Amino acid sequence: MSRTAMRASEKDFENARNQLKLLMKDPGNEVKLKLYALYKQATEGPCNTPKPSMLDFINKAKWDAWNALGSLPKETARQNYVDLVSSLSPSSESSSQVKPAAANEKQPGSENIIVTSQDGITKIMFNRPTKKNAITTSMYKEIIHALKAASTDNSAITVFTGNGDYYSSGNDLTNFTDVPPNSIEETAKNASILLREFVDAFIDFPKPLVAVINGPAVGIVVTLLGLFDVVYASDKATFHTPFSELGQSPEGCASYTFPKIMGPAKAAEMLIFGKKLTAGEACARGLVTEVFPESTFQKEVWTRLKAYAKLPTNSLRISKELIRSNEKEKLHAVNAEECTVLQGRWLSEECMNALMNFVSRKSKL
Ligand SMILES: CCCC/C=C/CC(=O)SCCNC(=O)CCNC(=O)[C@H](O)C(C)(C)COP(=O)(O)OP(=O)(O)OC[C@H]1O[C@@H](n2cnc3c(N)ncnc32)[C@H](O)[C@@H]1OP(=O)(O)O
Repeated sequence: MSRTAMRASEKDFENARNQLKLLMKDPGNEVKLKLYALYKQATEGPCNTPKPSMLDFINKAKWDAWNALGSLPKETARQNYVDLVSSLSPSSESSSQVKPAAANEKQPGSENIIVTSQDGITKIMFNRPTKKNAITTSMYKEIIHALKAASTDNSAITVFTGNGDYYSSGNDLTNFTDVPPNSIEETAKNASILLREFVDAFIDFPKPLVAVINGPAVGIVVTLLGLFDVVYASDKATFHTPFSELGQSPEGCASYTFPKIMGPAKAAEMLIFGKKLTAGEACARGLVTEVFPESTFQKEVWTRLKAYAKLPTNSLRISKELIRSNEKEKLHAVNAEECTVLQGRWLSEECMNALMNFVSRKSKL
């Protein structure tokens, strides 16, 4: 996709550098490394300096961060740098300015979520294919940010999809396993707060929300589908919510939306017993709008979405509002309740055992 708008100028870049010096709060090492990498990429282009030795920790971390940007164009790096600095400044938090959708505009902070805008469509793509697009804590935050931006950009519809063979394997289970023993309770509390904010962003999203399910979907990315307006799936997609196996419980408002969509018995089979559905089964249950053969999936779906995105934008919004608004209050209450229950589940022995199993399988213990 080619960038059509919102290109940061040299002046914006210079301003961002100055703004950074005025930051009151240390943004932390992870962000500082991203800023370093984007700055180098924007000013010098792709990393071509020799890799520092393993023992030169700081320079090695900086080199890794820069090198990870690959062949990202200088202009995109400059824009991402400006966006990242702006997201760190307190004044940007309260900004309600309408921002035009920009092609290839990436969310600040990582390449794990790629946001692009073209042809009236803002596309939010899970981009962690080697980990089956599992969602890390920072990715949840980036998605919240991306949804907020998409809600006021000039695109007509917003689409989620995945890069690689998976749509997404759901929550990154190491969000809970890489935690020191004395901060488990705090981690569970923070995760519950984050989850609530994350799901709220979907409940409140004002434009048509479409999922393009390119492969298997697990956990939270399945439950959220009840909050999407249209779901297109490749015939190689599957839908799996193994909450009981994980000692957990449903989220994403599925405890309310799934029984409404497919009836309580079919919902129970998925949400309580973790039955994995094929795309065809999910379509028969009303969770998926339409299934396409894998060979023509991308072409057919994007052609259709581009045509839909040409429809009058305000009309699209207003129709969505009419369909969804009566439910909003209920959905927020369900979300709050699910997050509270889940917080307790994360501290349960059943959940801890399930997470240990995942970790030991990974390390082949
Ligand atoms: C803070 C908000 C919390 C919201 C809570 C949400 C609840 C959920 O979303 S529950 C669902 C959680 N997801 C899972 O249980 C899936 C776990 N993963 C798997 O079962 C398998 O990895 C798979 C069936 C998705 C794929 O199996 P396959 O054999 O094809 O590939 P792998 O070799 O297992 O995976 C490749 C690579 O990716 C890592 N990975 C995959 N999924 C996850 C994940 N969800 N969390 C963390 N890591 C994941 C996997 O460990 C492999 O990594 P390595 O190459 O480093 O071993």
